[in-house]
Amino acid sequence: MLTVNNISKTFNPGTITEKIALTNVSLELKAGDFVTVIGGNGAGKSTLMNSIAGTFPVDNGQISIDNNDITKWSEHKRAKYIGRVFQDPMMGTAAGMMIEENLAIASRRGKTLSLRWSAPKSERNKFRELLQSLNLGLEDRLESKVGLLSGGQRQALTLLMATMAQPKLLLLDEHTAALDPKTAQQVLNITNDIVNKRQLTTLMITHNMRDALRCGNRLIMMFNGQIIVDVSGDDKKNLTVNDLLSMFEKASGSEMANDRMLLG
Ligand SMILES: Nc1ncnc2c1ncn2[C@@H]1O[C@H](COP(=O)(O)OP(=O)(O)OP(=O)(O)O)[C@@H](O)[C@H]1O
Repeated sequence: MLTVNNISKTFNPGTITEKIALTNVSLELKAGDFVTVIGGNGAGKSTLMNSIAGTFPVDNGQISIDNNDITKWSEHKRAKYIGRVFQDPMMGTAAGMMIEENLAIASRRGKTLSLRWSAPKSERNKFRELLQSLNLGLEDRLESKVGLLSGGQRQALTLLMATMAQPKLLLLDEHTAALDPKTAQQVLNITNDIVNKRQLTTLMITHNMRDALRCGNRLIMMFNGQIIVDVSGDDKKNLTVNDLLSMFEKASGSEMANDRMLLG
């Protein structure tokens, strides 16, 4: 499904701020894989995700989705295949627009709505049904402005919007990190529900090791711009946080020094 073949990325090459962020990273995802990504600060997690989404070009290597080489595609073109949710609940939705307008835009994949747009009844019913599945009471607030929603409600809505048109790949970049612990768990449960029900191929960065263990069928750990651990299936199911810590120490030759991860 997704093939990342030997990609590297160095920021500001040849300057004093040069930073090697990814070194020859390869990764193959099968359709329906739900992969959690963990690693310390600056390990290269977001750079890997940004490279796949096309936020910037990679220095070498190829990226393909369903055997289409997308390495040279713009971010905009890749968005047809990729749904994405960021850490910031303010991104991904339009605050000044109503819930139903946001959903209508998502269901049309970015095409603009006419000024006098209003949702046909059938579409409204579909939106109501979708919102009901979140279990946050949003189905009765179709005409509320999104800016009035809580961070958790907004992330759940963003998730719904990012997955509405059945993307080939879903990228979640610490999408629960800015939420309080209870809301974060609620949004994570919704994530699990949507991904599992719809069999979405998903990459999810998290700093919370327990969440990384609880979600998905596969886990990768990054360090110094490389993937140092890759576990799946029963091997992943049986892992504990302590196992992860010792795997990190063994593979990286250093101790885990990321408070956010340890405390998560
Ligand atoms: N746009 C950029 N310009 C310059 N350096 C960058 C840029 N983006 C990332 N980096 C650097 O590349 C390295 C990898 O960063 P990246 O954001 O991928 O790490 P991460 O694993 O997501 O870390 P964190 O958990 O702290 O978000 C870091 O040293 C970072 O400072």
